[in-house]
Amino acid sequence: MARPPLDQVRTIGIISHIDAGKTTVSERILFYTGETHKMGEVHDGDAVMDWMPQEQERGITITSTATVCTWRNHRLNLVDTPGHIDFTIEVERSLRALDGAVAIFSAVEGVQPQSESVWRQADRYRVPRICFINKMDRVGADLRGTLRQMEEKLKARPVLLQLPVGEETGFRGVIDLLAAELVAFAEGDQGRTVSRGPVPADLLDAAREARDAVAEAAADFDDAILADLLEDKDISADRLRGALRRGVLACRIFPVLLGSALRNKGIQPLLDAVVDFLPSPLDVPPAKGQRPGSETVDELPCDPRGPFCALAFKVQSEEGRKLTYLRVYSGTIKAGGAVWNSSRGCFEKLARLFRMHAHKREQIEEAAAGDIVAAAGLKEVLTGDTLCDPAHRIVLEGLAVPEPVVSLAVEARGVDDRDKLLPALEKLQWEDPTFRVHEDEETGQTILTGMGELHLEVVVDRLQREFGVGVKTGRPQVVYRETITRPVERREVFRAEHEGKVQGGEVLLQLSPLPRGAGVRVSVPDAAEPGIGKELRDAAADSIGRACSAGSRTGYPLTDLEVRVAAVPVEPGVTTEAGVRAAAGRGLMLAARDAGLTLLEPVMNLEIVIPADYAGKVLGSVQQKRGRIEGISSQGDTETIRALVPLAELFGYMTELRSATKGRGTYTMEFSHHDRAPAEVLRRFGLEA
Ligand SMILES: Nc1nc2c(ncn2[C@@H]2O[C@H](COP(=O)(O)OP(=O)(O)OP(=O)(O)O)[C@@H](O)[C@H]2O)c(=O)[nH]1
Repeated sequence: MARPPLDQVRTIGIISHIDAGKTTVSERILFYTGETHKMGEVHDGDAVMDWMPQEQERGITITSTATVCTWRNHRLNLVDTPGHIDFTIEVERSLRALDGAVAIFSAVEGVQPQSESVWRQADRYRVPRICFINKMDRVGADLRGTLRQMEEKLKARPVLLQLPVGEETGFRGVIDLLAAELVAFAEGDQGRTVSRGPVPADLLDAAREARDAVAEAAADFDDAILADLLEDKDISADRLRGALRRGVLACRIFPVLLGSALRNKGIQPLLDAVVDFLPSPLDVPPAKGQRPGSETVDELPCDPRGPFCALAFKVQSEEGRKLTYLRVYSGTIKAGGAVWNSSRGCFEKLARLFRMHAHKREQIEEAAAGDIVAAAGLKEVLTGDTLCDPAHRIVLEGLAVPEPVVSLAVEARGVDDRDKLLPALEKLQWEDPTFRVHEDEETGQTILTGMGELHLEVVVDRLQREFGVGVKTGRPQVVYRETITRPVERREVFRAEHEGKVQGGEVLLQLSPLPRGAGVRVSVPDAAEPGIGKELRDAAADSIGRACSAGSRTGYPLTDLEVRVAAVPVEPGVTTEAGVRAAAGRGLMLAARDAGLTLLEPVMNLEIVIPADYAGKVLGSVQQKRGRIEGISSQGDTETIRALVPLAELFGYMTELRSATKGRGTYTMEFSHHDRAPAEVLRRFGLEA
């Protein structure tokens, strides 16, 4: 397929709560656009987008896969994103690469906790969205309730573009309010045939009223429409679409479409809406980046003739090599071309370029601004890196990577496994910046850290399946943080004799506590010591940064403190960079111990949805877990409990909740903040309680 003009490109993702139907919708999109010839069903475990074996078994989407398809002469780059909070970085990096999104809600469950948090992420990146209310065929489908929840929970303004025809299992089609037509989907040919006809007489009034509401929303973005409305004039569908599109691009309104992906209803109008309302690469603000070593922020308009610049939004390991998904923001690059990796500071080669289909790839000769492509041949690249023209070096704004909160010790099963373990873990880290590996200095164990139990479970599963590495695992543990509770000052002198010569360094450190969530701030004032070079200052700051990551006493990283290097006295002939490093690192460790060292534990935002009968029991158990109830709301016979609960109390909670509610309760959790760890944890680490 020749490259379409940029205004005919849509790069979109599908976001939703787990099980709302994202995979089923994606499958139908690929089918109706002619990308696949067989419809996959999630419940058969053969969906095309969910290609990883464990995804097929679990029936959930773990990694995002980019695929391309065509609708009404527009190229749709479709990026599948996961719905589980443990894979939030996948959502984050996908949103970073996207121009627009389709948010799917289940008409039965409405706006679920996960949809809320993904919605907020999309708000943060200002991603224009249209909404698809799926599962309209299910008993209990509640369109009005879902719309109300969008307003209340998401603080969004939905604009309903369709009315349902038939209810629940009788759901047959929709009224297209803009065109004022009935849209029906054939039962016989997997919904391929869509027919349009007049609105049935019994729905005429409702359709007219609903169309007026659409026109009123459009009028907010078009004064001429407003004037015509006041004069009661008819407004064409095209004019309404144009005005609504402006509202969508400004993230002020969210058109809502209806359907049942499983029953093959509503997908083609959804594709029309993607083309009609979601932005092309020309409609979104230019990418922003910084020139290395300068504070200036450059803007890169989407222009194939501009300097080359792309974001590596996903690095995937494939048979031991890297396959890198790129969003090209500016310029054009040919396969075989060299680029500058400005995040790593090295040249890289884009040996081969591919346009990715769900499970086949098409080799292409070049990639240009607005494209989503995959590249082979990059060696140093990691997720989130910027690749650019060496003559126009720039670093794009990075991804917000959350700190890991759970750790798991792993040990190779056999001798063979031992040799393969670390290389396999390294490859898994290319893909996932929220997954980290380190060695416990005391026990020599390999420790994995990540965003939740399921996150690490999937990593261990992949180690075994994809890399053939058998491992034994310990129990998941909370990743604590060290922090200080009072200010302290410490002078640290380091001396060592090397080949008969005394060398060393000296620093004066001032530590003070910072508020929760502030992180570590290291300052080395210029005036610390007149005449000390940049090298010594950088050495001190770098060494303090490392010492904070290593922790002072428990091995957990230090956080929420300010470290001021008040002086770096220089003794000519003695002071060396290595000496200053040693003094700063050791000084920091010892100073923190004198500063009322304590531990913080991660506290999670927990949202539990249960049948009302079980509310008392579940509330009681949350309180026993040192949980703080933040709110309870009920809808029908379902209760939603929101609480703040320390992560340490939540291991295995899935099993507990299921057995307490006869399998009917569900929950999601997300990191909220760090708080003081309880006395018994402090005592366990030999700290003052
Ligand atoms: N009745 C009905 N069931 C549906 C519909 N769409 C999807 N389902 C079913 O709902 C379940 C979840 O669908 P998925 O497509 O896997 O949902 P998902 O959002 O991709 O889930 P994750 O990949 O786990 O995030 C599957 O069993 C589907 O068959 C629908 O329109 N109606």
